[in-house]
Amino acid sequence: MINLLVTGKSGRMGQAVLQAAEANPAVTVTATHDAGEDLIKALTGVDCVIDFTMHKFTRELVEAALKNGTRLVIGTTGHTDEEREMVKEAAKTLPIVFAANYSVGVNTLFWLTSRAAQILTQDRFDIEVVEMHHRHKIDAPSGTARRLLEILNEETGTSYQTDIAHGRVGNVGPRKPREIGMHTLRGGDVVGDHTVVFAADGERVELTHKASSRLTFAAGAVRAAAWLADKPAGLYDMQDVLGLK
Ligand SMILES: NC(=O)C1=CN([C@@H]2O[C@H](COP(=O)(O)OP(=O)(O)OC[C@H]3O[C@@H](n4cnc5c(N)ncnc54)[C@H](OP(=O)(O)O)[C@@H]3O)[C@@H](O)[C@H]2O)C=CC1
Ligand SMILES: O=C(O)C1=N[C@H](C(=O)O)C[C@H](O)C1
Repeated sequence: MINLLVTGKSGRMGQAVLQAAEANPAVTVTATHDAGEDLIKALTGVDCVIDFTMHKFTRELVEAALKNGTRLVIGTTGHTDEEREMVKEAAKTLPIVFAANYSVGVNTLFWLTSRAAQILTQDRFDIEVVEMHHRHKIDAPSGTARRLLEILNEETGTSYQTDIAHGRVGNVGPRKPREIGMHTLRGGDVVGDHTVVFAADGERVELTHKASSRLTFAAGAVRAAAWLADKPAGLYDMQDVLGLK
């Protein structure tokens, strides 16, 4: 049995993780944490943390986990490059799953996007990414959209820093052949929609995933915690957990 600490207990995802953990006999939630509570105390006797909180909290969490030797499943998004680097460094010592999206469907979308880009960019298809989330989401583009862009960058030899056109506005001129458009929509209670558009003269391919319940992410994160139990130190993602690599 894996003893879990669920951080961000009162949050939308924290609540969903508590529900998903109850349904998985491999784990038991022995501790929870909310902003302002004693993290070191909460980590006592814990094998693994499932974290869906806020990017600024990740440093404190990683430092405490390093002291305790606690495994981490991190679902939080919106990290700075420095914060991402810090997680990578900690994974030299700790087993960590760090994924922008824990759903099986989105991880299949990652795989499909990679394959589609390999085939379609040979025929000069233009690529655009669109995401939509609920009105409360604070980071943009979503972590999932960012991961889609990174996959597209890898497959097309483009750069996240210089080749992404975020929400065009004004007299931007014709589309540059190498650019990838990124468009963020926010509204209502949308759980999470992502579309990758490949457009050429005379035809268009659209790959879309729509999440309708946070339980899909939460169940994936609990599955990742169980998978991580016998893994050595390293940085893993949900595609490792699902064997999609
Ligand atoms: N990887 C994935 O599959 C998914 C990732 N996410 C990501 O998970 C994160 C949380 O999303 P969601 O649950 O909707 O957000 P919520 O705002 O509903 O919940 C965030 C939780 O984190 C807590 N929190 C905020 N700041 C801190 C802090 N400094 N220290 C400790 N705890 C803190 C909040 O506590 P309080 O309320 O007291 O401030 C709250 O309990 C986001 O980054 C989101 O993008 C979401 C869905 C899926
Ligand atoms: O904040 C959310 O809600 C979500 N965040 C993740 C992201 O940023 O990609 C995953 C999911 O789409 C929901």
